[in-house]
Amino acid sequence: MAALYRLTAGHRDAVVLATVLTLVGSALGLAQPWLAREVIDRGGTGGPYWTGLLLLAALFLGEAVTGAVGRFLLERTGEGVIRGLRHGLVGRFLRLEMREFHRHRSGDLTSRVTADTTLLREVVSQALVDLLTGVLVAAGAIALMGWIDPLLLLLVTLTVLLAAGVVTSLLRGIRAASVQMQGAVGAVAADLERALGALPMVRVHQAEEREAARIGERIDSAYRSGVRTARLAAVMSPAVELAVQGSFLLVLVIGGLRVHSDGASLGDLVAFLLYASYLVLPLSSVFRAIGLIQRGMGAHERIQQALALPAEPASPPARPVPAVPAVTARDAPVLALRDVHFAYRPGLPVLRGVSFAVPDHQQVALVGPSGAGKSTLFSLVARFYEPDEGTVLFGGRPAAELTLGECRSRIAVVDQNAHVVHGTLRDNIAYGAPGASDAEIRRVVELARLEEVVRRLDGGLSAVIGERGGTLSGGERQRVALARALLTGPALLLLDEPTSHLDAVNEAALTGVLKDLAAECAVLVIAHRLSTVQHADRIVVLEQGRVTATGRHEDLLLASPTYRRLAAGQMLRPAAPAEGPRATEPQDPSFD
Ligand SMILES: Nc1ncnc2c1ncn2[C@@H]1O[C@H](COP(=O)(O)OP(=O)(O)OP(=O)(O)O)[C@@H](O)[C@H]1O
Repeated sequence: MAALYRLTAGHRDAVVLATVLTLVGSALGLAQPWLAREVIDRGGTGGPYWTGLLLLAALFLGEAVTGAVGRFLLERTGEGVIRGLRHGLVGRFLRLEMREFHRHRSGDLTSRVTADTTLLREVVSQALVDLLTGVLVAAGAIALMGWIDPLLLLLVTLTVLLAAGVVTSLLRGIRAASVQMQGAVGAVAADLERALGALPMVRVHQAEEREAARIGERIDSAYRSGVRTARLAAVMSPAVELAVQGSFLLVLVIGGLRVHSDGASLGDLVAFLLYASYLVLPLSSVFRAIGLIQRGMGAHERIQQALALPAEPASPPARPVPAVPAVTARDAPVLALRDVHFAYRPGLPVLRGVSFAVPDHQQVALVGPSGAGKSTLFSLVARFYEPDEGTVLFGGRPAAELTLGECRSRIAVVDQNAHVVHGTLRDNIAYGAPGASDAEIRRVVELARLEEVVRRLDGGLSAVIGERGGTLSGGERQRVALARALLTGPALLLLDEPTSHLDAVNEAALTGVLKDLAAECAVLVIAHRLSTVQHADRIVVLEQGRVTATGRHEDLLLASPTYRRLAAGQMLRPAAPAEGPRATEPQDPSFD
């Protein structure tokens, strides 16, 4: 109940107004049997009853109108509460700390915004209405019944208490089953996303059956929890109905006997019976609402858990910043790392004291064996994570002194995934700068050697690119991501070169782009191609989280055995021959 109350924060005016309207409506409803009794008793004694009848009609109409408005207000409140929760969840998920993001499955998070809030909406808009109106009407009916006949009321109360006992004993089970069901629904969403996200892999490995069985298990688990909830709810409903019908019968029999033997008023009995019937609906709706609330609380728990997940602060708490030698802004490199240490998990260091700098408008290539920590370095520069020790400096200023926004507006990232979202080519390019002019877009299209792609696509820049960029080749997607990065005018571009072989056209395009980039910004590139390292102003060799050598290609060939090994072909590969795409290595974008 307290949770339900907290949920309505910000909507209390509407709730109060709706409650008042419901109260008025209920009062109008409760007055009807009273008036009916008057009409019957007057009619019985031959008195005038037409005014009473007209009043009865007016009460009926009044109840209908106030009831409708009150219900609408409560339903709107329900929608408003859910809208607030959804905004909160979406805002939280998009700002989740990276560690937290990797810990959760996105399908499960999605289901909290969709399935869980939908269930909770029913609770707020339906259960809240039912509970409020039910309690008020039932309380009024009970009070009036007590006034008419306390003995009969006692009998009714006893049977209702019995039903209440049964209901309470079932509530905990219903809640637990509901938490389980919502969890299973979340798992269905997560597993389905896993399978659809890698559909080409699933198909090639003929794993459709296996994936379907895996998701099927989750569906069955949701089914079992749903059936368990239904079973408990099924026990609950007849218990309530029996109690209500039983009390009705008791009133009818005992009241009827008393009309016969003690000469009690027939009007009293009719009014009492009407009140008893007024008790039936609200009481069963109160019990139903309580059951629904228990189910909704399962969803509520999952939503609250999600809302409490740690998110990135807009400006991280100030950490003690190690003294940094003063550098004038003009001399300061775009990016510098000073003795950076980092571990994803305590005790398993990934970076162990990395230091190097990327001067303005220079290209620095990062090379090293797989697992050396190159991508991790990118994540630290993008401030997805904060270093455990050491400092990242942007333009000579420690990152900890800057907000995340300030740091990120200086950089652009093109990673291996080269994310492309569903939408037009223009939307994809202008993703980081939605207000960019046509001229600016044309400039980066040229820079990223995308003119040919724009010409080829039906509709040019307005062509719709399928989900995950399905209609573009891997190399083309990489260049779309490059154009997007360049459009934001970064001081530093972080580029993770494709590890897979590009066809000759894409390979040449990438080399060309890299040459032109020097005029645009500084570049830190995770290099996988010999041509990139040959043209780099400086190469940093990273091994097991440490920088083991830095210099130019020719120097490192002499000075660094690791680099020699990398350059000898184990890690760095020569450019594709210029004569055309390789026949033996078809480029299927869906396999990247
Ligand atoms: N999110 C993560 N959580 C825990 N460990 C991680 C995470 N990401 C990477 N690692 C680990 O950190 C180490 C460095 O990984 P990283 O991806 O930075 O290497 P890399 O040099 O980029 O490798 P590659 O060239 O193969 O991409 C690896 O041992 C990896 O298993």
